[in-house]
Amino acid sequence: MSEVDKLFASPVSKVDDFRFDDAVARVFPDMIKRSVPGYPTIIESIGVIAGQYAQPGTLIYDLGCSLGAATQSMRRHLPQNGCRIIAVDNAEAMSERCREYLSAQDAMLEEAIPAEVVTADINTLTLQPCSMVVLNFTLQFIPPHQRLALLQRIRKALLPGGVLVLSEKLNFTDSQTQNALESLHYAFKRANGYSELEIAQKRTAIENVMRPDPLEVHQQRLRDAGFSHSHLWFQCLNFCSMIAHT
Ligand SMILES: C[S@@+](CC[C@H](N)C(=O)[O-])C[C@H]1O[C@@H](n2cnc3c(N)ncnc32)[C@H](O)[C@@H]1O
Ligand SMILES: O=C(O)C(=O)C[C@]1(C(=O)O)C=C[C@@H](O)C=C1
Repeated sequence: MSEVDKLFASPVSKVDDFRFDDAVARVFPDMIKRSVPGYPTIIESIGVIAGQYAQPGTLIYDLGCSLGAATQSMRRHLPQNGCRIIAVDNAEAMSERCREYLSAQDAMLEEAIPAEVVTADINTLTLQPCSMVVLNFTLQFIPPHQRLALLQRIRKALLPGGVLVLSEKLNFTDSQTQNALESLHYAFKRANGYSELEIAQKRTAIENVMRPDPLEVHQQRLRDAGFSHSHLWFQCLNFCSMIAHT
């Protein structure tokens, strides 16, 4: 169903800001796998984490679900235990395709837990009580001044024992670390077949819309939002994933 990402392969006089539109939705599985080191491991592990932390009979949110890769992983790993997933994305190009992917999965899994796709802005959506929330490379696209309020609303919706899985690209305050990991990330993209032009144009496209934070900023913000404890469970180059506990 997914095409090869050639979106930045031809030179353009002015690179537009990155948007989750139809062109991106069409190539997204290929794009994210070739751009985010460790993405397949993170996706598979989110299913394992759900197996450990999703409480029977409760709701799970996948916020900024794109095509629902994390939702699909949780459905592969969770038994029929009364859990239900709500996958949310405000980009219609994504949420529409996500519904198609999940219907295809319905046909393949005999006893998949129910999953519903909602087209909505996660900054304004009312969150119901839930035992697990996934923000897999979504918070970095939320304007920085709205991030704490979103995490506070997630924290309030989580039941006792609930967890947030937060995956993000990282910035580093130490310039040596920043330069070393950024340059390895570009080497990762090159190894996955992206040209220097594609890497440069994508970099320009995302610089105004995707603003990564340092790990310490995430950890402090999670504390400020009321999470009692958070820890890294995965890092590959400048990409990581954390679990935050209620
Ligand atoms: C990098 S993608 C997430 C990848 C996806 N979670 C996965 O695991 O494959 C970021 C997604 O967040 C969505 N997004 C960004 N801001 C949003 C908002 N305010 N409300 C809902 N979705 C949002 C985008 O439309 C995009 O699909
Ligand atoms: O940092 C980059 O260069 C990326 O391409 C990363 C990233 C992401 O982390 O979401 C950016 C946009 C696309 O959604 C896929 C990957």
